[in-house]
Amino acid sequence: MTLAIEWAEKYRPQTLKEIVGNKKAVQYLRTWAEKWLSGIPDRRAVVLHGPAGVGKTSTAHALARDLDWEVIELNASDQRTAGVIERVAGSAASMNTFFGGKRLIILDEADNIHGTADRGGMRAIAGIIKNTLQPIVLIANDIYGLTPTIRNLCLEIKFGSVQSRSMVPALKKVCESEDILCSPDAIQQIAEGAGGDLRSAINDLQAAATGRKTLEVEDLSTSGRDVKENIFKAMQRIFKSTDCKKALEAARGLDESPEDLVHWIDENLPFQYASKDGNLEDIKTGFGYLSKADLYLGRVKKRQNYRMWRYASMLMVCGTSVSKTRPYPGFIKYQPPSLWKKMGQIRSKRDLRDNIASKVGEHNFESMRYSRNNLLELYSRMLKNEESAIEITAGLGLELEELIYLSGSTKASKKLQKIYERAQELLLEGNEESDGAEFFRTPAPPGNSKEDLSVFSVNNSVEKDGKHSERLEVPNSRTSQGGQKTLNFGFDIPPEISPETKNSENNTSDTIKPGNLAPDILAPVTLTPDSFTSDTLIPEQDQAEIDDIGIKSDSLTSISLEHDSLKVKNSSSLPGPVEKEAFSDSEPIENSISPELSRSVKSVNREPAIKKVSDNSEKSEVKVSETPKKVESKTQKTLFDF
Ligand SMILES: Nc1ncnc2c1ncn2[C@@H]1O[C@H](COP(=O)(O)OP(=O)(O)OP(=O)(O)O)[C@@H](O)[C@H]1O
Repeated sequence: MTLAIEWAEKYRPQTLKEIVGNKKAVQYLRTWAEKWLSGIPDRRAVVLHGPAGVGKTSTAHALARDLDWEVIELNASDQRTAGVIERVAGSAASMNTFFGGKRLIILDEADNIHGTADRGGMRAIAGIIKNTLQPIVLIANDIYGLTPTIRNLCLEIKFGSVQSRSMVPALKKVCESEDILCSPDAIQQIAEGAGGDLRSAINDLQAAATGRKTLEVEDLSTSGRDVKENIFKAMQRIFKSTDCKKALEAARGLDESPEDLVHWIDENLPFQYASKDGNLEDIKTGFGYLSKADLYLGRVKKRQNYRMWRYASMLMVCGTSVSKTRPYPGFIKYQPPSLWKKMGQIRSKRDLRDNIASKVGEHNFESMRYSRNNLLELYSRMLKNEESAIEITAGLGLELEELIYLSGSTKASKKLQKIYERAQELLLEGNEESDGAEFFRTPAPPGNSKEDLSVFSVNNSVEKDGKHSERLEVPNSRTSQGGQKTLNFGFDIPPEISPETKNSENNTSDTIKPGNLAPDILAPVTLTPDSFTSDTLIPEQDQAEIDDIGIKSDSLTSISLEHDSLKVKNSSSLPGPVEKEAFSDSEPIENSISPELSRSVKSVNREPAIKKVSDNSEKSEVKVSETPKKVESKTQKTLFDF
């Protein structure tokens, strides 16, 4: 295994020219980098995002080599708390190099800085990007793993899977360098089997070629990796065929867990089985099986008993396959689960909300949680007054999208844009006044936090131009003792907490008040167990679990009773043991088939989710809009393991 890593490292591209595929993405990156040679570009950082093993990290390093830049890299193995990021990347970003050249700061696996401990990490990155004097490249598999603020600050460059025809010459080169005679078919097979991941292809080649001087297709059958099924092909097999065995094989070859697959089937079943005469029977039957599969999935999660996956898989795959009473010809464009997109959006909103809460919390010496539960609404109300809104936006350093969110608006109205622009001007003035001193984030000495609140002046009713106004004045708030920046919104800050606030303090709910906050999309679903009648497929040890679920044990074989094309008749064709460890990292996700599942029968938004500005051949693009995205972390090992 050590050896397998070596070839991928040994043949890591050294220059941008050597990068295979993703030519457009590489070009965008180069253009951005060249802007640094003549000043500071609008976007001081880029984020390279896309699947694993397609050359994102290699491209960043090759760029630095091509331009003769120094490299400072922080990768996932480094501890990446706010302090470390500020110390390492922050100082590298704020200083010029000795000989005046540039220094490329690479933050690998930037989407993996998450959790409470690292929440400050994301903020630190955003702060560094805003002020950096050096180019920064973030690398991420999941662009949604970054906070909206960071995404706004970065130029997004998407890397797509490397096409197999582009991989072939690269693999041939490796063979030549290693003096291995590899047949074209074998190379082709390796390239196709890698699923767009060039690193995997090189690893596969090395695994197959170890101890050989020649390599043929036959040599790959034992040493090569399992050829991964494409989800779209698998969906076709599941929906179009009536042969359960084939459908199961297709599902097995997928790099998707049953938990993901059930969402794919759920999303597409109503479209695939839609009939012109309005007959919904097949759809109903299909969803019946999905709901039973979902019970097993729920049990897996609850008990961590991954053996149950095999039953869930059989129910969802075979059940869907046999629930059609007639063929459904014609092309259907299978869509990724819309639930993932919704969850992605909700997560972005939560991140946005938490970012704002952190900023508010910082100014009030309160925790993010406290400020989220108790202060956001107050700030949201204060935004109603235009003058205070400007002060708040500047004082907290709110981004436009944060201002929109906090004001409860859904879009950037002219008024909000004006507020934001004036806040930026205020900030600039503040920076000039303080002679370059940092306007925000000046740490207050411990102990004086609460006292500082007393500098808020009470000026609730100011007569301005004969007009009553709630304009607030901030006399010397920025230079208050200890460097703490305070906001003066013209409100009295009573020394004691108001009864309202007290109440809300007790409120443990995470719900926040300002307007359009994230809806709760996952509601529990109650499923009624059906009757099943045989237990031929179920090993004894699973019997208790199944009984416990409330489904009679023969649920699985009921499929075969309904349709004679089900060829899985005995336990030998059942999945083998599943490696539980492979799933231990998975992010908690609601297992139950949500109300969306049944609702999706009625309607699903079929709008194309991605606007591409891109080279189709290599799927690279500069990202402009949202992509449906599942929320699960990339660390989830998603085996459809049998
Ligand atoms: N486009 C490519 N061109 C040339 N080599 C590549 C390419 N993609 C991957 N490789 C090979 O795979 C190895 C790993 O690539 P790299 O680390 O750049 O991928 P990555 O996209 O950053 O993956 P991850 O997201 O897992 O970090 C490289 O050392 C190189 O040998």
